Amino acid sequence: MADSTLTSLPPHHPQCLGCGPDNPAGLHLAVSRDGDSVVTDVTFDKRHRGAPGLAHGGAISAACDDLFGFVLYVVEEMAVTRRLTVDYLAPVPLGQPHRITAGLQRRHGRRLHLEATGTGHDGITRFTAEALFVVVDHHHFAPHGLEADVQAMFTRPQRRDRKDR
Ligand SMILES: CCCCCCCCCCCCCC(=O)SCCNC(=O)CCNC(=O)[C@H](O)C(C)(C)COP(=O)(O)OP(=O)(O)OC[C@H]1O[C@@H](n2cnc3c(N)ncnc32)[C@H](O)[C@@H]1OP(=O)(O)O
Repeated sequence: MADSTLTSLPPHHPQCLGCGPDNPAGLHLAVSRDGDSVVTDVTFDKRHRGAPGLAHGGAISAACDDLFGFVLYVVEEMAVTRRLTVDYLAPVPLGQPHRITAGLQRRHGRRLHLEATGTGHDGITRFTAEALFVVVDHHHFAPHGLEADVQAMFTRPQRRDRKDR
């Protein structure tokens, strides 16, 4: 991603399915902040195949869900997906970069309503997504993960240059 106005954001954690650099089965999303929006350029490959030559809908959904998880750096609160809806507007070919942009559409109490759009470098929007995230605190994660990993998610900087990782 070459855009000079973008600020790189750190992955949720190294093994995250969407953005973790150490997850061999992951999408390895590199995400940046652009004002109140977050963006990633994803290129689905043969590991994400659905129909021949095309990305699996679940992989597309995972990319959107994880990118929504980066809007939390903008909101500066922890939240989890309660509902996720994807509109698959056109087949997504493997090997072609698509830029997904996501942001907060509105907030009511603990409910965050989020929206995303996925557009190929050819200018064709091939999918959009909407999600309801619900704000939670660290007690949501504490019974399931290592205490240190959970704490790290809550204490890491909201912004960080990729070169600092
Ligand atoms: C700080 C920055 C950190 C960045 C790092 C991020 C790391 C994260 C990684 C991200 C990775 C990617 C992301 C992932 O993969 S997240 C992983 C996948 N998601 C989950 O595992 C979540 C599982 N679900 C739950 O744990 C609970 O259901 C939650 C916690 C979500 C809510 O259970 P809880 O018992 O607490 O709350 P509630 O049921 O009383 O409801 C709460 C509010 O929501 C309203 N409501 C409920 N349903 C609906 C509905 N259908 N339409 C409209 N509204 C609805 C409801 O009226 C209420 O509103 P209000 O009365 O309060 O106004």
